[in-house]
Amino acid sequence: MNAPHAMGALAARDIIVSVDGTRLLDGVTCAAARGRVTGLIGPNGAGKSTLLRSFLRLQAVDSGQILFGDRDITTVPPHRLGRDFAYLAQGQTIHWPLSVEAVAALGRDAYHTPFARMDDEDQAAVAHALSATGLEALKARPVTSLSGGEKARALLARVLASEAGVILADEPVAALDPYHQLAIMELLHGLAHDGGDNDGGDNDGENNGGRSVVIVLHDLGLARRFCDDVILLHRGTVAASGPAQDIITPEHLEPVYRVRLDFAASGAVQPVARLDGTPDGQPDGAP
Ligand SMILES: Nc1ncnc2c1ncn2[C@@H]1O[C@H](COP(=O)(O)OP(=O)(O)OP(=O)(O)O)[C@@H](O)[C@H]1O
Repeated sequence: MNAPHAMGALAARDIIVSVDGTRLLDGVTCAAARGRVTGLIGPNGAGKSTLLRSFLRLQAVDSGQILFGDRDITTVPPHRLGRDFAYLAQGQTIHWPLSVEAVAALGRDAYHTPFARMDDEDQAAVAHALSATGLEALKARPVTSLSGGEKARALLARVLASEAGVILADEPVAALDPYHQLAIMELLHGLAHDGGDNDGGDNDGENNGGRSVVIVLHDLGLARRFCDDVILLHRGTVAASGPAQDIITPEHLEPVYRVRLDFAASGAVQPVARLDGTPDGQPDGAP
């Protein structure tokens, strides 16, 4: 396992997570720095969502430590976590016919007592989130009437409206068309690099002005293009971590994903053949 190249705003130290006797994370040490986009990559079942949920204290950790700045995350009061962390869960959905604007406004909940009216700052944050996700024209529509990609952007608007210093997004572009994939990745990249200090700054990590953005991605081309750092998970362990250009290479990725990859000059990374002896696109055992 590589040592984390930079301990930053958010870090895991040797964490072990087991559920019902199955070890999901087995001694994971990694970090996500402020002002950088950290891509969390790895095959299905590698433990990416489990790690994200561990960062958020949504997943119980058997041993090891999650650090937020220099504090053990278990010592950070829940109301601080609510403000400082924004989480976009994988495949999240909303079953109530709330308007798109109301969904974005949920991102402001951590700033208020229940049922309090939104103030000017809240309204501005919601308006900005709707504009950044291209949803202004749809803001009055019930989310239940939106397409899958529009719904995914509405959920992302909630995350943006929160103005949290740490954004953890689990496959935020999985349902999006190519235009919106690029738009959202550019937006998340911008939040990391120019995102400002919105978290009060009393207990966070390196204060270099941006947010910590951690994104679970299956598109290795997007990871190559938009991530500053990458954590490659494999079977609950860190197979490699470091600057994206050092990790998104055939040497690191092909054995873990079990595919031959084509690295195009455009930045695209495409699987071209499986490495288990079966030609790409043919069923197992085909001649
Ligand atoms: N409650 C549970 N009991 C047993 N195994 C579990 C439980 N929850 C998750 N797992 C297993 O833990 C492993 C890691 O799951 P996780 O969702 O973190 O993977 P992932 O890397 O996010 O995968 P994907 O890319 O498919 O979303 C998987 O094999 C999953 O089946």
